[in-house]
Amino acid sequence: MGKSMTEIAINSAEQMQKLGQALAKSAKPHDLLLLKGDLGAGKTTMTQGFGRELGIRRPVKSPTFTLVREYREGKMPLFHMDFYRLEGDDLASIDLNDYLAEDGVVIIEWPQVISSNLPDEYLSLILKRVDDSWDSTKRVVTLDPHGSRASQWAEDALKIYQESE
Ligand SMILES: Nc1ncnc2c1ncn2[C@@H]1O[C@H](COP(=O)(O)OP(=O)(O)OP(=O)(O)O)[C@@H](O)[C@H]1O
Repeated sequence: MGKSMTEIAINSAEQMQKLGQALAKSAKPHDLLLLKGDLGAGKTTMTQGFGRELGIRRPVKSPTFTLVREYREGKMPLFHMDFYRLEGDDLASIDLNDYLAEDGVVIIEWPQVISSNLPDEYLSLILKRVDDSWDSTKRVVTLDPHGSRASQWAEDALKIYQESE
């Protein structure tokens, strides 16, 4: 684990949403959040908390079949992407930089396919189940910031999350 990485224990879906809320509270325009983790780890659940905090009333759904869902009705735009089914051709059709240039936040689930095309600043989150039983609600989230803005974002979000507990 790198020096700037932080691990946080999450015990329920509600706590995962709270972490999403804390990340939204401390987010700034042009921030990029990458969510890594197996199926059912809680990536969409976290994004739902994030969207709710921005004031987005529509339920945030997984954009697996659309690649990008845009929510422009909140405090700032949210661009929610899911690259799970991404093929090479689709990748060319999405210009991440266009989205990052907008005054909003970009959240990407399954970002591994674009790992060689990432900007300098982004916050990566790794969500893991920590119990073998299929119905366990325990997760560990590792915050792995890249760049000084992302480090500040992670620090602010953790503080807000801890105060909310
Ligand atoms: N601690 C937890 N954090 C997040 N989700 C949890 C937790 N405990 C239970 N769950 C449940 O696990 C499921 C997680 O599904 P979710 O769609 O958020 O995962 P995902 O990582 O986005 O998966 P996928 O890659 O398939 O979209 C939800 O039904 C949620 O209620």
